[in-house]
Amino acid sequence: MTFAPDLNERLARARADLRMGLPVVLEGAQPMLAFAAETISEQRLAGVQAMTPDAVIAITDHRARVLKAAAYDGDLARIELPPDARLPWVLGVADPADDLKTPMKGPLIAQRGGDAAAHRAALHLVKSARLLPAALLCPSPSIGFATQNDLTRLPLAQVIPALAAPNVLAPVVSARLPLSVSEAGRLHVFRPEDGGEEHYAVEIGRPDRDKPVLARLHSACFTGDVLGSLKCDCGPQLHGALAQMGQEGAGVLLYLNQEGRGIGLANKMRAYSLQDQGFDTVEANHRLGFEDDERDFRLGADILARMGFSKVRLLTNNPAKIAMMENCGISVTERVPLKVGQTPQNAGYLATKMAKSGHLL
Ligand SMILES: Nc1nc2c(ncn2[C@@H]2O[C@H](COP(=O)(O)OP(=O)(O)OP(=O)(O)O)[C@@H](O)[C@H]2O)c(=O)[nH]1
Ligand SMILES: [Zn+2]
Repeated sequence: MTFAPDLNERLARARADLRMGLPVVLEGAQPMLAFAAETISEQRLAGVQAMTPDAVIAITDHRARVLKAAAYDGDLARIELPPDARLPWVLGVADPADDLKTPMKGPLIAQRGGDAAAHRAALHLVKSARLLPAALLCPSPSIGFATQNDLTRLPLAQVIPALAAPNVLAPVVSARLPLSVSEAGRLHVFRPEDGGEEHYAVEIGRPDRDKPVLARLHSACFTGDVLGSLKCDCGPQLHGALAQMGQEGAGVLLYLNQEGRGIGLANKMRAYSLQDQGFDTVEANHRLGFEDDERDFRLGADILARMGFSKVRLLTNNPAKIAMMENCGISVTERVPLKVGQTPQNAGYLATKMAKSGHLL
């Protein structure tokens, strides 16, 4: 029996380290230190520059396009860190907040050739820590550096496959929860093995497992669900779906903690700030360096299967959700449209959903 952390446990530690500004060590042919660009401190940045002239910032192809840097590696670009660069320069590469106000002093020099595997793994890691997708990397100065500095070590080749693997969920507890839409409510809590956020299922009534169940896969939206934001339709969709389940006497609503289509609340607020500069939802995500949608719907299919459901009548306007459910072995026998909560403030958001994300209305 070993008490040492396994790969998933190391990844959970790595996410916490990166959020605090600590580097992790990616162990490949050449061990590399990787920091999140968003959280590295002035002192540690100076330490990197004193140690090596070979530091780079890895950014995604989406962010590279905005900064007019060449993404020679296809999905990412490795930008050389100038020797005199200070923290605001690093943050300016990572964060689009001031792109329009202070266009970058370029040109940014992108590295070509060589191996980008550590850079790619670092980007996957910072994204999974819900940080801006930008990482500062440099070669680790010596063998034993990780141990001497008490840093989390990760086997490079296994990082991306482990992050891409389906997240194993375990049911933790379920209890009766009478709701205004139905007194026969029950809340189930599921905990992922990777140390990430828990997800919930609200079961209304006692749906027959042999028949298609009225189901909604709802992604967390703190601003819409809790605060009543007018910028999206999430709150009315959440309450509309529960109300319909209450009326029919049966249903299941999954509340997936994938805030901001999987980019986290801080990044969603960065996107909102860009939207106030005139960019739409998708453009804002790209300027930040994210894909349009970073959610993993396998979670939803897994929870449904664990609860004994294999067929759903899915409340959604998003055809991608239907395709994803079918791919994960949940049969969608009917799409139940969910058209609620239009406001003058979210008209643009809904129009972008239809034009760019294929939403039906
Ligand atoms: N990144 C980003 N996320 C947003 C924005 N507005 C809302 N969201 C998030 O988008 C998600 C909305 O998810 P859903 O309600 O499942 O919406 P959907 O994929 O459009 O599909 P249906 O509602 O089922 O039709 C939530 O996680 C919100 O936090 C935005 O402008 N940018
Ligand atoms: Zn919302």
